[in-house]
Amino acid sequence: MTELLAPPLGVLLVDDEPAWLRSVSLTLARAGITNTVTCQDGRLVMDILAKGGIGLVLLDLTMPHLAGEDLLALIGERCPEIATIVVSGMNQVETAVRCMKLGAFDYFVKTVEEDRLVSGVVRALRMLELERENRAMTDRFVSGQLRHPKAFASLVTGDRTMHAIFSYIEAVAASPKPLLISGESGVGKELIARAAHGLSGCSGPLVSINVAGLDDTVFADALFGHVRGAYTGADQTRRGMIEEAAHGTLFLDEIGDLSIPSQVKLLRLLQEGEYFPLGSDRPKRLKARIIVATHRDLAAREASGGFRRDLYYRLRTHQIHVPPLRERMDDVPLLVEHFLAEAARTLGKKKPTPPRELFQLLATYRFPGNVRELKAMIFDAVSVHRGGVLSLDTFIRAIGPVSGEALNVPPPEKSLFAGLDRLPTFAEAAELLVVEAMTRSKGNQTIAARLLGISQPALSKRLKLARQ
Ligand SMILES: Nc1ncnc2c1ncn2[C@@H]1O[C@H](COP(=O)(O)OP(=O)(O)OP(=O)(O)O)[C@@H](O)[C@H]1O
Repeated sequence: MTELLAPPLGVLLVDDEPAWLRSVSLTLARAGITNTVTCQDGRLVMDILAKGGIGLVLLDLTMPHLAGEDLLALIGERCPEIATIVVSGMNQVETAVRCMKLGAFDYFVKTVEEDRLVSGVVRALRMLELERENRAMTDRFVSGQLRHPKAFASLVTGDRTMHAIFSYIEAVAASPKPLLISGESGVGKELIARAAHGLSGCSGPLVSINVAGLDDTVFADALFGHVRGAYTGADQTRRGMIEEAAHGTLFLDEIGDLSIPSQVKLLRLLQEGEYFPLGSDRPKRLKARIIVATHRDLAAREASGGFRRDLYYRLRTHQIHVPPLRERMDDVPLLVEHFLAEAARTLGKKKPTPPRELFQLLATYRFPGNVRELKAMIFDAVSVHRGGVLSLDTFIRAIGPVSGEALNVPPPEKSLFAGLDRLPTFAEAAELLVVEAMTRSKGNQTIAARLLGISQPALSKRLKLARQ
């Protein structure tokens, strides 16, 4: 399958022989490369290139007015981002070497087979596509600015890693290749897939399917559709999701849970760009961009044989990993404000004021369910809220009994007692723990008590005793 660039770069064919121009245009068009422009006069080439849109020039060497080699040098000097393939009537090694030294991307003699010329053109276009993508990404990273911040409006974050992800998505949004989004459950992978779809410039819809637990037949039926009579009970023709997503995006969620037989089908679809609806022998073309997401470590699944290597490498052409919420805790206050407003709007209530202790409490939590868990906590708290300052109780209940695992406190690098000359007594250790918990909770007894795994009255009693 010839994968075209989106939007495709133009190819300029330069030769004084109209018959050659016609024949090469047709050959390229048959291979799906239709964005060609022809020129019979070498003197006009630089003006055409100055107008933009051309990525590749196919240049004849022997032309009147301006020699091909001079033109090749001129293109290299003034338009270094444009690739030139020389197509010459002369089969001379010295000429080929001279042209390559002048910067030609490739050199063909005119008698070359059509297939080889087409592969040369496709190779050059792919290289240009990669360069263009790389340049766009570098520009975006260097400037640190998003060109389309509105596309990410539903994602609330002030985190640098998240902003780098947004830049990357902008850079690869128009690519026809798959995008793999990984990250724990609830980090916002689906929102990111929607943003990527919004930026792709595709006119079609985003069609989502969760493929976890689908047996192979159901997967094939859902994606490829079927014709009437394909199997018992198939009394209507059904369009598959690939067709529904035509000119848009097909989003396959939980791809790490796809069965091996379904992985084979997906791989074939990506390799061939075609599929057969169940019961049909007429192939249909894949016209949708594929985005996949998983909360699993796909590299580890591939290494353990649970995921096909060839499919994994195809899917991860573009890839991003969304960090868990506990690695971007500065986002918590922003998200709390956002969800408080959203919950109040949805529930028809006045937006409650969060107590100061709420942020201290949340800062001690690891959020195994990530943003989804925080959102649910806030919606629950706002639902039971009766006015004034929001109560901490629903949050304390949601977080549940704390264990060392759930607390968002960095583990000690070495032994706790490494710096001490002697081991403290129980009473001394208890006192040290109380002081440490009060420091970490910034003096809040409710949170300190949770950190210590005791009740707040028990802590209060210890503090009183310590003061005596
Ligand atoms: N940065 C964010 N800003 C606002 N809302 C967010 C953000 N991240 C996630 N959410 C919300 O959290 C919930 C979970 O997000 P989403 O479904 O995109 O996560 P996911 O990573 O795809 O989860 P899963 O792996 O379980 O499918 C959604 O309600 C989403 O709107």
